[in-house]
Amino acid sequence: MTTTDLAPPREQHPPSPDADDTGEQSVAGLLRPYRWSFTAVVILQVIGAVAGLAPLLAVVELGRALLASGPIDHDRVWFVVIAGAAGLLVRLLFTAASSGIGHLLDGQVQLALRRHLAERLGRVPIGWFSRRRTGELTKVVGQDVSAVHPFIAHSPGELVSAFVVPLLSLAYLFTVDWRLTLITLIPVVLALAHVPLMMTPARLREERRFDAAMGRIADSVVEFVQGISVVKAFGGSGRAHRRFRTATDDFVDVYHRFVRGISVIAAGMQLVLSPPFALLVVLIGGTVLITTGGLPPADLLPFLLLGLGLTAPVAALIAHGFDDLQAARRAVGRIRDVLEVAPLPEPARPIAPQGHRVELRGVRFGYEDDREVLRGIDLVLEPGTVTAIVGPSGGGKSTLVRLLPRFFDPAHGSITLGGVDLRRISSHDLYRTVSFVFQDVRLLRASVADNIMLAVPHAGLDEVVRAARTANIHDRILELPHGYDTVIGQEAGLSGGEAQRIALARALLADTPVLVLDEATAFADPQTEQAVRQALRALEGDRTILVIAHRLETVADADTVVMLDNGSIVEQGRPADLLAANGRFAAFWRSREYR
Ligand SMILES: Nc1ncnc2c1ncn2[C@@H]1O[C@H](COP(=O)(O)OP(=O)(O)OP(=O)(O)O)[C@@H](O)[C@H]1O
Repeated sequence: MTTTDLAPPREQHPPSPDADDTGEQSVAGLLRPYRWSFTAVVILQVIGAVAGLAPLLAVVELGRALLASGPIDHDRVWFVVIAGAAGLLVRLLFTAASSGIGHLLDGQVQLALRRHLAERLGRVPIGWFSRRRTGELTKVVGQDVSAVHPFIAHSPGELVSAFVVPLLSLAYLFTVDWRLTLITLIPVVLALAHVPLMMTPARLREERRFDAAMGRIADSVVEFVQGISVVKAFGGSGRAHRRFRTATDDFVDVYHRFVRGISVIAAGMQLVLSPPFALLVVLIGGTVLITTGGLPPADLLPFLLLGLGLTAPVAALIAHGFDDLQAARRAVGRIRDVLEVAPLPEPARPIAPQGHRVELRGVRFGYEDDREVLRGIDLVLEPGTVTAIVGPSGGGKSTLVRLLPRFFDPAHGSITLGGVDLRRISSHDLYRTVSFVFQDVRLLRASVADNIMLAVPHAGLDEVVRAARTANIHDRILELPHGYDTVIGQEAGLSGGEAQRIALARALLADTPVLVLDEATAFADPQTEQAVRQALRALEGDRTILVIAHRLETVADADTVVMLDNGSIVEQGRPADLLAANGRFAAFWRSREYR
């Protein structure tokens, strides 16, 4: 990431003095403003569901009226028909209103969740991202937020149907005949008896294994696709395929076990909730009661009509509503994990740095608790000097320079800028003072000019051109289809070295008094090398410059060389003096045969 401008990285682990952490924003807290709308959705749904019983009851009453001995009571029949039709209309209106509001609410909730995720991602330490896969975060912000859709838009309807409608039906059926009501309940009771079997620890374990196996397949596919060029070039396709095959074979085993365990229970449940079974139970019970218990035959009608209404919503809820809810619950868990990442603490009372002398005192840092990457760094970067960091790979150079723009905060020790601890400087002041150009350059899908002007949006074109010239990229920009207006990634692609020079131009235009630079080896083309040298010369004056140096010229031009090995400074001084001393740096210099 090359940014003189990106959202300020904030940190989670430093015991920051005077920190003003805004604390976590839970998912429940995010949903609170929508509780009244959600209540309205449920109430409308309940009214709609209750009204929906009217047509069924109307049919029952019609049956009774038409089957009754004697002349037909026309007024009663008309009343029943109109009441049934009115109930149907109310049901349609209220469920439509509930569904409409539910879907609007769903849109608002998803937007709020995505905004909060974006806001939180903008405040977590930049270093936090290096440990996350892009795919993982895309899934949280995209699919996981979408997975709350059934929960907001459909669950109220399904839950109301599954509980309110059967309860009201039962209440009515009890008034008709309590014995047949109990018989009608047999399928529901049998289905509920299956539920504990689905929730045993073994079943839940199988479910977790199933999820994990799915995740492994997804990972192996993503890895395979992302690394396909390397795999093809180096002929490792067999190995890469094998990982995918192993994941799918594992999945087949896990799935078999999962299905074997659940299928008997699920089939039993489906059977007892199926309409034929429910009808059979009511018919057998009804027949027995009519023949021996004195139940009037017309009273069987409500049980046949409403009895099915008891089992169908429960079956629908079990068939997919439950799964949707479970999926939504897991998705909300992942969203919560991201929302709970502690942001870098901002000082409650920021102090402005006085000047731009940088001082590191006893700085210790590790990515993992048990492994220190920096083991007590003492270093002063004086204004007006260039300090070059050199050392073997893995020595901690990148880690050290990333502490200056607060990708992370040190676990121990302190870094001061202009006499003030970085953790007491507002991110606004920090990023007006420190800019950085690292190896993993990311350019935005915007015009070349906009990319260069990110930190200084009101810069004039002449200033942009001057920065681009110093960064040795101006001529290349003019060759692009629309010059400085060319949209990167859409109208033109740039090489790694070119992208780095754009990033350099961005940092030059930002013109901050402190610049941290990683002289990339990955894109070591002559123009980029020249650009870095040119930039360092152009930046002379009062600036404080820290550069990870890979090339002879950069090291030779530096005022101070710092040799970092295994997280410690092993030598430090003027380049010529260190060479003359013939110590660690001189040996390293010779072994690397700096170009
Ligand atoms: N994001 C990270 N998470 C965990 N460990 C990391 C991370 N980044 C670096 N490390 C580890 O920290 C140590 C120092 O890495 P660093 O990149 O700072 O070294 P370096 O001197 O810049 O190396 P190079 O010259 O190869 O870039 C290495 O052991 C590396 O594996």
